[in-house]
Amino acid sequence: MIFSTLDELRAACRDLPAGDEAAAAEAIARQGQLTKPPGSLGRLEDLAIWLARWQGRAIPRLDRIGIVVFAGNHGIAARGVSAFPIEVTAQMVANYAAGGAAINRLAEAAGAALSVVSLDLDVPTADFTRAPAMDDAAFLAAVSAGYGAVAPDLDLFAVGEMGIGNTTAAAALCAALLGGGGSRWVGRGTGVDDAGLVRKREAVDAGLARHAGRVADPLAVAAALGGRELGAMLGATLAARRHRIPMLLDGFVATAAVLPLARLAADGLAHCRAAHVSAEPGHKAVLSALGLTPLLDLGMRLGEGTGAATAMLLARAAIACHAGMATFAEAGVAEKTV
Ligand SMILES: O=C(O)c1ccc[n+]([C@@H]2O[C@H](COP(=O)([O-])O)[C@@H](O)[C@H]2O)c1
Ligand SMILES: Cc1cc2nc[nH]c2cc1C
Repeated sequence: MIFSTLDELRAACRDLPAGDEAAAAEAIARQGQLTKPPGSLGRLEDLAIWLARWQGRAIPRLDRIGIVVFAGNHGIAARGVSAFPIEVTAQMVANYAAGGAAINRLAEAAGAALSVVSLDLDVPTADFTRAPAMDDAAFLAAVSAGYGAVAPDLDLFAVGEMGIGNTTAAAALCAALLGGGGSRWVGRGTGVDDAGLVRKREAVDAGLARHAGRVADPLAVAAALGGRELGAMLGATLAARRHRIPMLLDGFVATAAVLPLARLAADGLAHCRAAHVSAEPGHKAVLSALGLTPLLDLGMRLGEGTGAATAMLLARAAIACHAGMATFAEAGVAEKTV
């Protein structure tokens, strides 16, 4: 889908299908019949039921898992807010193509097909302390690219990102949409030193001051403070919902990117589970604001979809049990008596 106006995108964000409650109810019933004390597989049970709800299958399958990594460059990087130079974005895209990045290995381990979409890497967004990062047209092009990158028949999906400077953009988005200044939302990202951390906080605060007039509109905020890869992740998350594909959210940047969807529709992220909580401190805060409990807490802070890919292994564990275990009746095991 190509979005040509913010209003068109806003309408799509509010026109969302519900999950399949009949399939979820059947999955819940099946969980109760499997040879284990009820609830004893903990959140693996919830994962199986959630997959059933969004796939519309009482016994979900994981035959087609997709991960799309979006890459974008940021004008704000020129303010010394990252530990790495902006060239690393394109260099890492080449590394993805060559198969040498963490996400290549983790996607393979998860049995997921990986694709990478570069978004105008030669044209960084504007420095948001001076101008909107993107005009509406550039933002909508990124959202539309993300929407179009999602295969409609996936069983499970995740997005990842690569973009030097994007933890500053993500912090600015969180600050604008959830409140608190730069100090609440900035962290060390790729590993900036204390002076870098101060520059990040100042950049976020300057961006908030410059674009204060837009905070009432989550999409205008995403255009002014976000980035192309964040816009694309928003579009892809919206597409997944409209195709009813369950989705795992990755780290701080990926979660910040979908805040506008949560702001526009109360249940906008109902098809999502938080794969992990990143070591970037803002991630914990944004997950808590969204009421999401992460599946994993491994101290990861890489981005590029790696947390989501790792949690896909848990989805496989959940379905291995849900689809493959015997019921009490099948195994001739006596059920709970009291
Ligand atoms: O998503 C996260 O939790 C996360 C936390 C720290 C760093 N990153 C990755 O690091 C890059 C951004 O870091 P920085 O310091 O350049 O803003 C970008 O490519 C992200 O994928 C990602
Ligand atoms: C090397 C490197 C790899 C990354 N992957 C995601 N963000 C990244 C940032 C850097 C610097």
